[in-house]
Amino acid sequence: MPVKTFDDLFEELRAKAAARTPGSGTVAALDRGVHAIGKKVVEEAAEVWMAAEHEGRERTAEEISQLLYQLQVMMLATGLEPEDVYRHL
Ligand SMILES: N=c1c2ncn([C@@H]3O[C@H](COP(=O)(O)OP(=O)(O)OP(=O)(O)O)[C@@H](O)[C@H]3O)c2ncn1[C@@H]1O[C@H](COP(=O)(O)O)[C@@H](O)[C@H]1O
Repeated sequence: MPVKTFDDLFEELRAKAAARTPGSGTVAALDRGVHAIGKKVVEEAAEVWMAAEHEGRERTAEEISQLLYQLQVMMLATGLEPEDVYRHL
């Protein structure tokens, strides 16, 4: 199975948000709004930190993937495209 990249995931989430796909956690998160999404971003960031200190490489990779997901939800909630972010890298 090919790996999903950051851009692949963003396109998947954008499409689900536009279609308001039933059962999508992303649609539900967007409906909860920026405040709730922000809390998830902070929670996942803390889990990355804890995993990196105490839980090893694989758990750290998993937590980083969840943080990237939450950041993408925040991008969708605020109308940001990947290019808007990349131009600051
Ligand atoms: N990569 C992710 C992803 N990473 C994290 N999460 C969500 O982020 C939450 C946080 O993970 P935790 O393990 O901390 O969750 P938890 O504390 O057990 O659960 P919560 O009570 O916090 O929800 C999870 O509940 C997931 O809902 C993700 N949800 C979806 N995706 C991908 O996004 C795509 C679209 O998903 P849907 O919109 O749900 O169809 C799919 O390809 C998914 O693989």
